[in-house]
Amino acid sequence: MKILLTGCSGQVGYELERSLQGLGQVVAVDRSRMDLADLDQVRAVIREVQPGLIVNPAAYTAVDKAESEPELAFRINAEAPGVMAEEARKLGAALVHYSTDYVFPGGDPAPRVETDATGPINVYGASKLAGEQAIAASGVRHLIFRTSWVYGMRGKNFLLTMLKLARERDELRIVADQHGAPTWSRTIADATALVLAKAAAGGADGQQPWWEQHGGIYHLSSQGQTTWFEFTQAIIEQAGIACRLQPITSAEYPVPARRPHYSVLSSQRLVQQLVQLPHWREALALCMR
Ligand SMILES: NC(=O)C1=CN([C@@H]2O[C@H](COP(=O)(O)OP(=O)(O)OC[C@H]3O[C@@H](n4cnc5c(N)ncnc54)[C@H](OP(=O)(O)O)[C@@H]3O)[C@@H](O)[C@H]2O)C=CC1
Ligand SMILES: Cc1cn([C@H]2C[C@H](O)[C@@H](COP(=O)(O)OP(=O)(O)O[C@H]3O[C@@H](C)C(=O)[C@@H](O)[C@H]3O)O2)c(=O)[nH]c1=O
Repeated sequence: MKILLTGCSGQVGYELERSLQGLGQVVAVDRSRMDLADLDQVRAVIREVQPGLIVNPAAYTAVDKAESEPELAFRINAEAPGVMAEEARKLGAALVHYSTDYVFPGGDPAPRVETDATGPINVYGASKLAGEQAIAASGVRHLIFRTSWVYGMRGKNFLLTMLKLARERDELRIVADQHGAPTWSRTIADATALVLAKAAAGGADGQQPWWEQHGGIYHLSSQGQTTWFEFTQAIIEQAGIACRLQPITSAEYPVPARRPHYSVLSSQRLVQQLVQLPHWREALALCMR
């Protein structure tokens, strides 16, 4: 099977290029080959590659910047996945896509399940929700993995930002009133590959029964929950850096985009049906090792 992988220079895309190898011929494209802001180019590349599966971790992920570039964020996060879905359906291909805990408003402090009401409070979250909806409306066979607080040892992420700042400064002020689950990019890629291996094994003739049974939205986050403050404590402790940390409120850290106060995802549907997921502390230790 030919797999078209987008965003291969991103955190999750980089890991997916490795994790997907056993499943077929991976055609990995970055922005230079397929710019998601150019919908004609997205269409043309899919028609040229003729994949049996599209895996789309590419996204507009600059949460604060999205507030002043809503049109671009929606083109990349909503319209482009919609085009991918439409093209995949025409080819009889399946689509794997990624979304975010920021589709939830984050008021009620209970882990969110897939069927809970969404209600994004920033442009990025709204654009990602619109992407989910475009895919579902297309009728393509699909999996949408909502994940959260992604980090890894490459790319732009909270872990690397904190390691850098903690080495440069004596004290860091970190918000302690936002709750979520940090998730290693490799956990997401490996879980995706395991699920797709099950999909490939699941259908005698081309997986239709498997996708009918298992397709749709899954939450895919590390187990457990924490705050950005506590996550930073764990990071600098693992790294052996001596830096004072001061817990602050979101109001004390003014930024353009509002963030949910509570966006912990319950991944029980995925864990019960398809694949195990580590606790965030366990994954962080492995990643930093
Ligand atoms: N990062 C996080 O904390 C979270 C991410 N997610 C979701 O998970 C998925 C993967 O995220 P992650 O790997 O962390 O994101 P990254 O920001 O690390 O990577 C995003 C990728 O998308 C590419 N990209 C951005 N704009 C375009 C464009 N116009 N055309 C083509 N490619 C483009 C980037 O390319 P380039 O390098 O050229 O910019 C990069 O390769 C996304 O769907 C994201 O919304 C969900 C929850 C948390
Ligand atoms: C750098 C820094 C940030 N913060 C705060 C700001 C913010 O509230 C919180 C998180 O910071 P960031 O801006 O790095 O994280 P943010 O961009 O909000 O991360 C989100 O990205 C998107 C793509 C997602 O989908 C989400 O799941 C989530 O991972 O930490 C501090 O309190 N102190 C600091 O020194």
